[in-house]
Amino acid sequence: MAGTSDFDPALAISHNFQDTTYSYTERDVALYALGIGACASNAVDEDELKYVYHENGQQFIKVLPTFAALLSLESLPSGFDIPGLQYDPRLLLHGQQYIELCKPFPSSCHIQNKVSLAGLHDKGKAAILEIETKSYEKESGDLLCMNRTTVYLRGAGGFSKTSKPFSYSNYPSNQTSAVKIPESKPFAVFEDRTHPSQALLYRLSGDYNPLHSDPLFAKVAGFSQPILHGLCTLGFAVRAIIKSICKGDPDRIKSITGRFLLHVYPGETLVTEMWLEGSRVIYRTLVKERKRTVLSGSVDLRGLNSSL
Ligand SMILES: CCCCCCC[C@@H](O)CC(=O)SCCNC(=O)CCNC(=O)[C@H](O)C(C)(C)COP(=O)(O)OP(=O)(O)OC[C@H]1O[C@@H](n2cnc3c(N)ncnc32)[C@H](O)[C@@H]1OP(=O)(O)O
Repeated sequence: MAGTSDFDPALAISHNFQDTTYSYTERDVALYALGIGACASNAVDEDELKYVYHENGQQFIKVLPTFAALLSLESLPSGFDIPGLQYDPRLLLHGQQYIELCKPFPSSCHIQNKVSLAGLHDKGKAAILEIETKSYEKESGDLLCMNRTTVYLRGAGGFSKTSKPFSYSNYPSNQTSAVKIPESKPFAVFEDRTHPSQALLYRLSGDYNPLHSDPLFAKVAGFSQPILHGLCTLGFAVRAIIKSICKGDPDRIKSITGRFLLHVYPGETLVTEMWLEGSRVIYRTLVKERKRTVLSGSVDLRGLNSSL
Protein backbone atom coordinates (compact mmCIF):
# COMPACT_ATOMS: atom_id res chain seq x y z
CA MET A 1 0.00 0.00 0.00
CA ALA A 2 1.22 3.49 -0.79
CA GLY A 3 2.30 5.79 1.99
CA THR A 4 0.09 8.81 2.58
CA SER A 5 3.07 11.09 1.79
CA ASP A 6 2.61 10.04 -1.87
CA PHE A 7 -0.83 11.58 -1.83
CA ASP A 8 -1.07 15.05 -3.40
CA PRO A 9 -4.68 16.33 -3.24
CA ALA A 10 -3.87 19.61 -5.04
CA LEU A 11 -2.45 17.66 -8.00
CA ALA A 12 -5.54 15.44 -8.10
CA ILE A 13 -7.92 18.40 -8.04
CA SER A 14 -6.12 20.20 -10.86
CA HIS A 15 -6.14 17.10 -13.10
CA ASN A 16 -7.90 17.54 -16.45
CA PHE A 17 -9.67 14.40 -17.61
CA GLN A 18 -9.81 13.64 -21.33
CA ASP A 19 -13.25 13.41 -22.94
CA THR A 20 -14.14 9.81 -23.75
CA THR A 21 -16.57 8.15 -26.13
CA TYR A 22 -18.71 5.05 -25.74
CA SER A 23 -21.28 3.31 -27.89
CA TYR A 24 -23.90 0.81 -26.82
CA THR A 25 -26.44 -1.33 -28.62
CA GLU A 26 -29.70 -3.07 -27.70
CA ARG A 27 -27.64 -6.15 -26.82
CA ASP A 28 -25.84 -4.18 -24.05
CA VAL A 29 -29.18 -2.83 -22.82
CA ALA A 30 -30.76 -6.31 -22.60
CA LEU A 31 -27.65 -7.88 -21.01
CA TYR A 32 -27.64 -5.14 -18.37
CA ALA A 33 -31.34 -5.72 -17.60
CA LEU A 34 -30.70 -9.45 -17.08
CA GLY A 35 -27.68 -8.57 -14.90
CA ILE A 36 -29.87 -6.66 -12.45
CA GLY A 37 -32.45 -9.44 -12.29
CA ALA A 38 -35.11 -8.32 -14.79
CA CYS A 39 -37.34 -11.27 -15.75
CA ALA A 40 -35.25 -13.57 -13.51
CA SER A 41 -38.20 -14.94 -11.55
CA ASN A 42 -40.76 -14.63 -14.36
CA ALA A 43 -39.53 -14.77 -17.95
CA VAL A 44 -42.77 -13.20 -19.21
CA ASP A 45 -43.06 -10.52 -16.50
CA GLU A 46 -45.42 -7.96 -18.00
CA ASP A 47 -43.49 -5.01 -16.51
CA GLU A 48 -40.05 -6.22 -17.51
CA LEU A 49 -40.12 -8.15 -20.78
CA LYS A 50 -39.79 -4.81 -22.59
CA TYR A 51 -36.22 -4.45 -21.23
CA VAL A 52 -35.02 -7.62 -22.96
CA TYR A 53 -37.38 -8.29 -25.86
CA HIS A 54 -39.37 -6.43 -28.53
CA GLU A 55 -42.62 -7.24 -26.80
CA ASN A 56 -45.84 -6.93 -28.85
CA GLY A 57 -43.83 -5.77 -31.83
CA GLN A 58 -42.40 -2.76 -29.94
CA GLN A 59 -39.75 -1.14 -32.12
CA PHE A 60 -37.06 -0.61 -29.50
CA ILE A 61 -36.03 -2.28 -26.27
CA LYS A 62 -36.67 -0.05 -23.22
CA VAL A 63 -33.66 1.09 -21.22
CA LEU A 64 -33.66 0.88 -17.43
CA PRO A 65 -32.67 4.21 -15.83
CA THR A 66 -29.81 2.70 -13.82
CA PHE A 67 -28.18 1.72 -17.14
CA ALA A 68 -26.96 5.33 -17.01
CA ALA A 69 -24.48 4.39 -14.28
CA LEU A 70 -22.55 2.22 -16.74
CA LEU A 71 -21.53 5.39 -18.56
CA SER A 72 -19.58 6.61 -15.54
CA LEU A 73 -17.51 3.44 -15.56
CA GLU A 74 -16.97 3.55 -19.32
CA SER A 75 -15.90 7.21 -19.05
CA LEU A 76 -12.85 6.26 -16.97
CA PRO A 77 -10.61 4.10 -19.19
CA SER A 78 -7.81 4.20 -16.56
CA GLY A 79 -10.18 3.57 -13.68
CA PHE A 80 -9.51 5.74 -10.66
CA ASP A 81 -5.80 6.14 -11.43
CA ILE A 82 -5.48 9.90 -11.08
CA PRO A 83 -2.20 11.81 -10.63
CA GLY A 84 -1.69 12.62 -6.96
CA LEU A 85 -3.77 9.68 -5.65
CA GLN A 86 -2.07 6.66 -4.13
CA TYR A 87 -4.18 3.75 -2.91
CA ASP A 88 -4.43 -0.03 -2.96
CA PRO A 89 -6.99 -0.90 -5.67
CA ARG A 90 -7.85 -4.13 -3.81
CA LEU A 91 -9.26 -2.03 -0.97
CA LEU A 92 -11.49 0.16 -3.13
CA LEU A 93 -15.24 -0.04 -2.45
CA HIS A 94 -18.10 1.71 -4.18
CA GLY A 95 -19.48 4.18 -1.62
CA GLN A 96 -22.27 6.14 -3.31
CA GLN A 97 -23.87 6.83 -6.67
CA TYR A 98 -25.88 9.84 -7.81
CA ILE A 99 -27.63 9.70 -11.20
CA GLU A 100 -29.55 12.51 -12.86
CA LEU A 101 -31.53 11.55 -15.96
CA CYS A 102 -32.21 14.34 -18.45
CA LYS A 103 -34.15 12.32 -21.02
CA PRO A 104 -35.05 8.66 -21.61
CA PHE A 105 -32.18 6.65 -23.03
CA PRO A 106 -32.39 5.49 -26.65
CA SER A 107 -31.94 1.73 -27.09
CA SER A 108 -28.61 2.30 -28.87
CA CYS A 109 -26.43 5.38 -28.89
CA HIS A 110 -23.01 6.97 -29.40
CA ILE A 111 -22.01 8.91 -26.30
CA GLN A 112 -19.45 11.59 -25.46
CA ASN A 113 -18.42 11.80 -21.80
CA LYS A 114 -17.01 14.80 -19.95
CA VAL A 115 -15.35 13.84 -16.68
CA SER A 116 -14.23 15.91 -13.71
CA LEU A 117 -13.22 15.44 -10.10
CA ALA A 118 -16.17 16.47 -7.91
CA GLY A 119 -14.83 15.73 -4.46
CA LEU A 120 -11.93 14.45 -2.38
CA HIS A 121 -12.05 13.91 1.38
CA ASP A 122 -9.66 12.67 4.03
CA LYS A 123 -11.50 10.43 6.53
CA GLY A 124 -8.36 9.30 8.35
CA LYS A 125 -8.78 5.57 7.81
CA ALA A 126 -9.97 6.15 4.23
CA ALA A 127 -9.99 8.62 1.37
CA ILE A 128 -13.22 9.40 -0.43
CA LEU A 129 -13.04 10.28 -4.11
CA GLU A 130 -15.96 11.63 -6.14
CA ILE A 131 -15.98 11.64 -9.94
CA GLU A 132 -18.58 13.41 -12.05
CA THR A 133 -19.43 12.28 -15.58
CA LYS A 134 -21.71 14.19 -17.93
CA SER A 135 -22.81 12.06 -20.87
CA TYR A 136 -23.98 13.63 -24.12
CA GLU A 137 -25.75 12.01 -27.07
CA LYS A 138 -23.15 12.50 -29.83
CA GLU A 139 -25.63 13.01 -32.67
CA SER A 140 -27.85 15.66 -31.05
CA GLY A 141 -25.38 17.05 -28.50
CA ASP A 142 -28.12 16.67 -25.84
CA LEU A 143 -27.13 15.96 -22.26
CA LEU A 144 -28.46 12.46 -21.47
CA CYS A 145 -27.41 12.05 -17.87
CA MET A 146 -25.02 13.02 -15.13
CA ASN A 147 -23.42 10.54 -12.75
CA ARG A 148 -21.48 11.21 -9.60
CA THR A 149 -19.58 8.18 -8.39
CA THR A 150 -18.11 8.06 -4.88
CA VAL A 151 -15.43 5.52 -4.12
CA TYR A 152 -14.23 4.67 -0.63
CA LEU A 153 -10.47 4.00 -0.65
CA ARG A 154 -9.76 2.04 2.52
CA GLY A 155 -6.32 2.72 4.00
CA ALA A 156 -5.68 5.80 1.82
CA GLY A 157 -6.65 8.52 4.31
CA GLY A 158 -4.39 10.61 6.53
CA PHE A 159 -3.02 12.75 3.71
CA SER A 160 -4.13 16.16 5.10
CA LYS A 161 -1.29 18.65 5.40
CA THR A 162 -2.96 20.55 8.28
CA SER A 163 -4.81 19.48 11.45
CA LYS A 164 -8.15 20.10 9.70
CA PRO A 165 -9.03 17.03 7.57
CA PHE A 166 -8.83 17.81 3.85
CA SER A 167 -12.27 18.09 2.24
CA TYR A 168 -13.10 19.39 -1.24
CA SER A 169 -16.38 19.22 -3.12
CA ASN A 170 -17.84 21.31 -5.92
CA TYR A 171 -21.52 20.33 -6.00
CA PRO A 172 -24.73 21.23 -4.09
CA SER A 173 -25.17 19.56 -0.71
CA ASN A 174 -28.75 18.49 -1.58
CA GLN A 175 -27.31 15.94 -4.01
CA THR A 176 -25.91 13.67 -1.33
CA SER A 177 -27.13 10.17 -0.55
CA ALA A 178 -27.71 10.65 3.17
CA VAL A 179 -31.43 10.04 3.85
CA LYS A 180 -33.48 9.78 7.01
CA ILE A 181 -35.54 6.60 6.95
CA PRO A 182 -39.11 7.32 8.17
CA GLU A 183 -40.33 5.51 11.27
CA SER A 184 -43.72 4.80 9.65
CA LYS A 185 -44.66 1.56 7.90
CA PRO A 186 -43.25 1.47 4.33
CA PHE A 187 -45.59 2.40 1.46
CA ALA A 188 -44.38 -0.68 -0.43
CA VAL A 189 -42.00 -3.60 0.08
CA PHE A 190 -40.48 -5.68 -2.71
CA GLU A 191 -38.49 -8.88 -2.29
CA ASP A 192 -36.18 -10.31 -4.92
CA ARG A 193 -33.55 -13.04 -4.73
CA THR A 194 -30.20 -12.48 -6.40
CA HIS A 195 -28.74 -15.55 -8.12
CA PRO A 196 -25.48 -17.16 -6.93
CA SER A 197 -24.03 -16.28 -10.37
CA GLN A 198 -25.46 -12.71 -10.31
CA ALA A 199 -22.07 -10.95 -10.20
CA LEU A 200 -20.69 -13.18 -12.98
CA LEU A 201 -23.58 -12.10 -15.19
CA TYR A 202 -23.52 -8.43 -14.12
CA ARG A 203 -19.78 -8.05 -14.78
CA LEU A 204 -20.41 -8.63 -18.50
CA SER A 205 -21.90 -5.12 -18.52
CA GLY A 206 -18.37 -3.76 -18.08
CA ASP A 207 -17.23 -3.83 -14.43
CA TYR A 208 -14.60 -6.60 -14.44
CA ASN A 209 -13.24 -5.81 -10.96
CA PRO A 210 -12.02 -9.24 -9.67
CA LEU A 211 -13.57 -8.41 -6.28
CA HIS A 212 -16.79 -9.77 -7.79
CA SER A 213 -15.44 -12.96 -9.34
CA ASP A 214 -12.10 -14.03 -7.83
CA PRO A 215 -12.22 -15.80 -4.43
CA LEU A 216 -8.55 -15.05 -3.60
CA PHE A 217 -8.86 -11.37 -4.52
CA ALA A 218 -12.05 -11.12 -2.43
CA LYS A 219 -10.22 -12.62 0.60
CA VAL A 220 -7.41 -10.06 0.33
CA ALA A 221 -10.10 -7.37 0.18
CA GLY A 222 -11.57 -8.71 3.44
CA PHE A 223 -14.54 -10.80 2.25
CA SER A 224 -15.22 -14.52 2.64
CA GLN A 225 -16.20 -14.76 -1.05
CA PRO A 226 -16.67 -12.46 -4.07
CA ILE A 227 -19.29 -9.78 -3.42
CA LEU A 228 -21.97 -8.26 -5.61
CA HIS A 229 -21.29 -5.04 -7.52
CA GLY A 230 -22.82 -2.06 -5.70
CA LEU A 231 -24.42 -0.92 -8.93
CA CYS A 232 -26.07 -4.33 -9.32
CA THR A 233 -27.71 -3.95 -5.89
CA LEU A 234 -28.76 -0.40 -6.86
CA GLY A 235 -30.26 -1.78 -10.07
CA PHE A 236 -32.34 -4.30 -8.08
CA ALA A 237 -33.55 -1.53 -5.75
CA VAL A 238 -34.58 0.88 -8.51
CA ARG A 239 -36.29 -1.95 -10.42
CA ALA A 240 -38.28 -2.62 -7.25
CA ILE A 241 -39.32 1.07 -7.14
CA ILE A 242 -40.33 1.09 -10.82
CA LYS A 243 -42.47 -2.01 -10.26
CA SER A 244 -44.01 -1.02 -6.95
CA ILE A 245 -44.50 2.74 -7.38
CA CYS A 246 -44.10 3.72 -11.06
CA LYS A 247 -46.51 1.08 -12.38
CA GLY A 248 -43.69 -0.35 -14.47
CA ASP A 249 -42.84 2.94 -16.24
CA PRO A 250 -39.02 3.51 -16.11
CA ASP A 251 -39.32 7.01 -17.63
CA ARG A 252 -40.81 8.29 -14.35
CA ILE A 253 -37.35 8.25 -12.76
CA LYS A 254 -35.70 11.67 -12.65
CA SER A 255 -32.79 11.18 -10.29
CA ILE A 256 -31.37 8.49 -8.02
CA THR A 257 -29.12 8.55 -4.97
CA GLY A 258 -27.75 5.49 -3.23
CA ARG A 259 -25.26 4.86 -0.44
CA PHE A 260 -23.75 1.40 -0.15
CA LEU A 261 -23.75 0.58 3.55
CA LEU A 262 -22.69 -3.06 3.52
CA HIS A 263 -21.60 -5.68 0.97
CA VAL A 264 -24.03 -8.21 -0.55
CA TYR A 265 -23.11 -11.80 -1.37
CA PRO A 266 -24.53 -13.13 -4.65
CA GLY A 267 -27.43 -15.48 -3.87
CA GLU A 268 -28.77 -13.36 -1.02
CA THR A 269 -32.34 -12.06 -0.95
CA LEU A 270 -32.84 -8.29 -1.26
CA VAL A 271 -35.84 -6.69 0.41
CA THR A 272 -36.45 -3.09 -0.67
CA GLU A 273 -38.69 -0.93 1.54
CA MET A 274 -40.09 2.30 0.06
CA TRP A 275 -41.71 5.42 1.51
CA LEU A 276 -43.37 8.06 -0.66
CA GLU A 277 -42.79 11.71 0.31
CA GLY A 278 -44.42 13.88 -2.38
CA SER A 279 -42.61 13.00 -5.59
CA ARG A 280 -39.64 11.53 -3.71
CA VAL A 281 -39.23 7.87 -2.82
CA ILE A 282 -37.05 7.18 0.20
CA TYR A 283 -35.85 3.59 0.13
CA ARG A 284 -33.64 1.11 1.88
CA THR A 285 -32.59 -2.37 0.87
CA LEU A 286 -31.92 -5.14 3.37
CA VAL A 287 -30.36 -8.56 2.98
CA LYS A 288 -33.04 -10.90 4.33
CA GLU A 289 -30.70 -13.72 5.38
CA ARG A 290 -28.49 -11.43 7.53
CA LYS A 291 -31.17 -8.86 8.45
CA ARG A 292 -28.77 -6.03 7.58
CA THR A 293 -29.36 -2.82 5.61
CA VAL A 294 -27.02 -2.75 2.63
CA LEU A 295 -28.21 0.30 0.68
CA SER A 296 -30.31 3.40 1.26
CA GLY A 297 -31.16 6.49 -0.74
CA SER A 298 -33.86 8.36 -2.59
CA VAL A 299 -35.41 8.50 -6.04
CA ASP A 300 -37.10 11.61 -7.45
CA LEU A 301 -39.99 10.98 -9.79
CA ARG A 302 -41.52 13.04 -12.57
CA GLY A 303 -45.27 13.21 -13.28
CA LEU A 304 -46.39 10.88 -10.50
CA ASN A 305 -50.06 9.93 -10.76
CA SER A 306 -51.83 11.43 -7.73
CA SER A 307 -54.13 8.40 -7.45
CA LEU A 308 -51.32 6.56 -5.65
C1 LIG B 1 -18.06 4.27 -12.01
C2 LIG B 1 -18.96 3.26 -11.39
C3 LIG B 1 -18.25 2.11 -10.85
C4 LIG B 1 -17.34 2.39 -9.69
C5 LIG B 1 -17.45 1.22 -8.87
C6 LIG B 1 -16.32 0.81 -8.07
C7 LIG B 1 -15.90 -0.56 -8.43
C8 LIG B 1 -16.83 -1.67 -7.99
O1 LIG B 1 -16.49 -2.83 -8.71
C9 LIG B 1 -16.69 -1.88 -6.49
C10 LIG B 1 -17.92 -2.31 -5.84
O2 LIG B 1 -18.97 -2.41 -6.40
S1 LIG B 1 -17.80 -2.62 -4.14
C11 LIG B 1 -19.41 -3.21 -3.69
C12 LIG B 1 -20.35 -2.18 -3.25
N1 LIG B 1 -19.92 -1.44 -2.07
C13 LIG B 1 -19.89 -1.99 -0.84
O3 LIG B 1 -20.19 -3.16 -0.67
C14 LIG B 1 -19.49 -1.09 0.29
C15 LIG B 1 -20.46 -1.22 1.44
N2 LIG B 1 -20.14 -0.28 2.51
C16 LIG B 1 -19.25 -0.55 3.48
O4 LIG B 1 -18.68 -1.64 3.53
C17 LIG B 1 -18.98 0.52 4.50
O5 LIG B 1 -20.06 1.42 4.51
C18 LIG B 1 -17.67 1.32 4.23
C19 LIG B 1 -16.47 0.34 4.32
C20 LIG B 1 -17.71 1.96 2.84
C21 LIG B 1 -17.54 2.41 5.24
O6 LIG B 1 -17.63 1.86 6.51
P1 LIG B 1 -16.74 2.40 7.72
O7 LIG B 1 -15.31 2.30 7.36
O8 LIG B 1 -17.22 1.73 8.95
O9 LIG B 1 -17.11 3.94 7.68
P2 LIG B 1 -17.63 4.87 8.86
O10 LIG B 1 -16.71 4.79 10.03
O11 LIG B 1 -19.08 4.60 9.10
O12 LIG B 1 -17.52 6.29 8.18
C22 LIG B 1 -16.26 6.91 7.95
C23 LIG B 1 -16.51 8.16 7.13
O13 LIG B 1 -16.79 7.79 5.77
C24 LIG B 1 -18.11 8.21 5.40
N3 LIG B 1 -18.75 7.07 4.72
C25 LIG B 1 -19.08 5.91 5.29
N4 LIG B 1 -19.64 5.10 4.38
C26 LIG B 1 -19.66 5.77 3.22
C27 LIG B 1 -20.13 5.46 1.92
N5 LIG B 1 -20.71 4.28 1.64
N6 LIG B 1 -20.00 6.39 0.96
C28 LIG B 1 -19.46 7.59 1.24
N7 LIG B 1 -19.00 7.94 2.47
C29 LIG B 1 -19.10 7.04 3.43
C30 LIG B 1 -18.84 8.52 6.70
O14 LIG B 1 -19.84 9.52 6.51
C31 LIG B 1 -17.72 8.96 7.61
O15 LIG B 1 -17.42 10.32 7.38
P3 LIG B 1 -17.74 11.38 8.55
O16 LIG B 1 -16.94 10.90 9.71
O17 LIG B 1 -17.30 12.68 8.00
O18 LIG B 1 -19.22 11.29 8.77
